[in-house]
Amino acid sequence: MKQTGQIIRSYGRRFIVESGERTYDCTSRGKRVDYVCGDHVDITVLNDEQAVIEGSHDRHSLLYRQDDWRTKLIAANVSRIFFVTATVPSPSEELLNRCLLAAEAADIEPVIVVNKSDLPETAGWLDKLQPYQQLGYQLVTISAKQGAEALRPLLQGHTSVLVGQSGMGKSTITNALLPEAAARVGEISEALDAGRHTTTHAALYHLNADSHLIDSPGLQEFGLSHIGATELAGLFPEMRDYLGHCRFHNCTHRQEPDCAIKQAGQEGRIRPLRLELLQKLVTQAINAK
Ligand SMILES: Nc1nc2c(ncn2[C@@H]2O[C@H](COP(=O)(O)OP(=O)(O)OP(=O)(O)O)[C@@H](O)[C@H]2O)c(=O)[nH]1
Ligand SMILES: [Zn+2]
Repeated sequence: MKQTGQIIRSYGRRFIVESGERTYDCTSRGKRVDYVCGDHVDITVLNDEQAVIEGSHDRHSLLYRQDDWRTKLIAANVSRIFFVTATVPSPSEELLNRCLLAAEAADIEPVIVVNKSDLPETAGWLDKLQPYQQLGYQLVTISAKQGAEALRPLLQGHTSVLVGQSGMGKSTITNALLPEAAARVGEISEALDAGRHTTTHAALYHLNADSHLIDSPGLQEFGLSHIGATELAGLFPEMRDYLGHCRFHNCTHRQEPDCAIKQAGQEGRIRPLRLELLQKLVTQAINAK
């Protein structure tokens, strides 16, 4: 029997697909495994518990990371990315920047979540993040241990994904937001993880009829090899006004004379940290060719 459904868990080559009131344990037809949580798929139902994924529907969006060796899909069909950060464990500002760039490239609105606001070190981290608010990115401060209600209005009407380093509190946020019925699903998947506390697979939960949340495994790196050298500068909101104003139309914003972006950097209109990241990524993208 053929049906459509949505992937709500992905465990490497195994997927849980929700179709109507039921969920099915699925493998994919052939060798194809490039499916991800959030994908809408066609399935052939084998019995009450099992089905085979035949193919996926066009995605509205796809968030993924890519290094020189492989592509890692994070979530499909999301309209918001919540980058979860906290002062413990030690946060990486570069990872935040890379995630913001990936969000811009995928045309998905990012929101920065500063979790663990109960920890005294949070004030210093918030100071460091202020420039990102000035760039126009939304920032919300919460203590998920006490609750995550401040996120609810931002989640309403969206399919959202939580990304961030391991231990920043993504799962704690998910549990704080879930209605009781959905939280029980979380317990089942925890049992599948054989008691491990860290999230090993992405999981989609329904907050209400119009709002859905994907919790994803913690990441330490965010490869951006999928973004071409010429596309990079346009992903930095503060650089967009200068595009097309360099002396050379194919300026890489590194060594060239009369570079409008470097000029803006010298005049303090672009932060050194962001300009250096652009230059590093452009160099990597050119060398990878
Ligand atoms: N102090 C404090 N600790 C928190 C808060 N939120 C979460 N934690 C703790 O941070 C640790 C990691 O939380 P998780 O929710 O498992 O983090 P995660 O981001 O899902 O981690 P991974 O699954 O490894 O990606 C746990 O010990 C939580 O209890 C908070 O608001 N304040
Ligand atoms: Zn330039």
